[in-house]
Amino acid sequence: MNELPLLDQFGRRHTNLRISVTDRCNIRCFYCMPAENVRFMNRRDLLSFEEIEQVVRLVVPLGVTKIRLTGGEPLVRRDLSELVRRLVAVPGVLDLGLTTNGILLEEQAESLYAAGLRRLNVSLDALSAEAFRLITRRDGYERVLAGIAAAQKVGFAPIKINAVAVRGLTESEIVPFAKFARESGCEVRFIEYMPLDADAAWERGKVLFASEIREILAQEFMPLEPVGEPHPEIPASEYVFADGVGRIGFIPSVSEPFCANCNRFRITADGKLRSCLFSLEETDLRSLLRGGASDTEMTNAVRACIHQKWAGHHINAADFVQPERPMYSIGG
Ligand SMILES: Nc1nc2c(ncn2[C@@H]2O[C@H](COP(=O)(O)OP(=O)(O)OP(=O)(O)O)[C@@H](O)[C@H]2O)c(=O)[nH]1
Ligand SMILES: C[S@@+](CC[C@H](N)C(=O)[O-])C[C@H]1O[C@@H](n2cnc3c(N)ncnc32)[C@H](O)[C@@H]1O
Ligand code: SF4
Ligand code: SF4
Repeated sequence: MNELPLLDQFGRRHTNLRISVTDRCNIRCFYCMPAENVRFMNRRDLLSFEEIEQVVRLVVPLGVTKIRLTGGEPLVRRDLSELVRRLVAVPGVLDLGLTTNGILLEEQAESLYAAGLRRLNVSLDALSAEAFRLITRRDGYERVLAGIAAAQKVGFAPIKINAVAVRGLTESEIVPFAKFARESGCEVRFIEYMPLDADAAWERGKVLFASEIREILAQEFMPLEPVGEPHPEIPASEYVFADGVGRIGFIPSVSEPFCANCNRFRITADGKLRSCLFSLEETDLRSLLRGGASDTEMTNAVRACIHQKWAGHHINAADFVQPERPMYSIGG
């Protein structure tokens, strides 16, 4: 790092950039996308791979070391491996990860690995084809399982499974996921449902809290023990079953927000910088990139965006306003 770090007004240092590569997706999870009539971004509005690399080369000297590719579904973006190849080659990028729904993973695991990707998070909320269809409004459960198996075979490590937990819907998945974690060697992370759905149907009553899941596991399966020291900047708290087999994580975004230690910011597929998942304002980096702004001008815009970041989300407050962009359009 050869410049001042990216600090916000509360002194939080921003080292983790999440890049959305598309808003398109091949499934329709109810907590993220509308069921139909989705209006996707115009292709010419998407940042090109060259532009994404330019953004990464701009922020690495400001202390960014960790990058995650997301979407929409990142694997529907053509030649994603090419982007991976470009980004792992940027000096200073110490950690590149990808979050995917896994539908296209079986076909792409090998080329992604060959391009230099190692860390993979696969989203899967249920362990039966019927429940998968209910949540995603599409078929594809077997393809996700095949994708996870292919990724393991190729050598990806770690592979984490992201399961959004929804009250009244996914309680019955908790114990099967515990068994899956033990048998597959993948860490399963239960994520609290956040108000980022396109239908604005989120209610607090639909959030299945991390503490409740821990309790269900302890009573119906086996108690959990914390793993290692907590890392405040990592949202997931990690546990292992009492017999030492099977890792489980919890991402309690609603009940125990981790905003005080947030080190993340995002760029949408159409090049808008967002200091928080729940931001109501964005910085139009694409216009600067395409308008021929100097590096200094762009760096100043990034710094200004981060500086004004708020202390944390307001999900639990009366003044909460859901952002206009749903999760698929922000980049999860
Ligand atoms: N509140 C909040 N939740 C987030 C944020 N980033 C990710 N999440 C939630 O955490 C879940 C897991 O995120 P992933 O994309 O798998 O990545 P990660 O856990 O940040 O990645 P690693 O720590 O590198 O494994 C997402 O599905 C979101 O629900 C964030 O900035 N704020
Ligand atoms: C938006 S998706 C993008 C990447 C990819 N399509 C996938 O599903 O992994 C990233 C993550 O956000 C999570 N997510 C989406 N909507 C959410 C919500 N309303 N609350 C909590 N997590 C959500 C998904 O479960 C997924 O793990
Ligand atoms: S969570 Fe991921 S897979 Fe599901 S609809 Fe959103 S972008 Fe697609
Ligand atoms: S909600 Fe905003 S401030 Fe809180 S952890 Fe997520 S991105 Fe950071």
